[in-house]
Amino acid sequence: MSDIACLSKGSYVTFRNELSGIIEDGAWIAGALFDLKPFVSIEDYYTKLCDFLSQLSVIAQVGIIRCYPQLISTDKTTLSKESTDEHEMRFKNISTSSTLTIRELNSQYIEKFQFPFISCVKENSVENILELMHARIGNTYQEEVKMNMQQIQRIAWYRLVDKFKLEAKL
Ligand SMILES: NC(=O)N[C@H]1NC(=O)NC1=O
Repeated sequence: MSDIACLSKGSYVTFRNELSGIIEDGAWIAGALFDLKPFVSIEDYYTKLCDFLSQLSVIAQVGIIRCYPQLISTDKTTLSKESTDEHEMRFKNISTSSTLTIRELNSQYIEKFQFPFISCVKENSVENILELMHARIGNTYQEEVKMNMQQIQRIAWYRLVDKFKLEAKL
């Protein structure tokens, strides 16, 4: 496994392919970040990725948010390799009643915002996720774009850590 500093010295295609899963459907994001080389560490890549994401227009951010699968979706075809692992880790022992409540809250949330509710499942228990869903559904559109983008950044951090086998510190 190459580290980020090595990837940074290699070809565009390898770089984009290796980092395309850090953000869902994120090959274009990795491709854009290639121009911000060199990356000396994962923290360096993460900081530049977060800056890049926060500078995007709201419409582009919403486009990214819509690439994420719903939590405990009945449609498994929407799950990438990364999100499949995350879902399995968090939801393998979930009760039927929590599953049904999360699915019902997902529907209400999507109806209101027209994009999925996102929470970094590596940082949130099922109980937390339920609380967050109840609370966040009352937020405004702008607040939820912001919340989802923050969660996407957290998810990206854990994906980088998993990929490059670091300890999660940030
Ligand atoms: N909807 C949503 O939060 N999806 C995700 N969360 C996470 O940690 N991985 C995902 O794919």
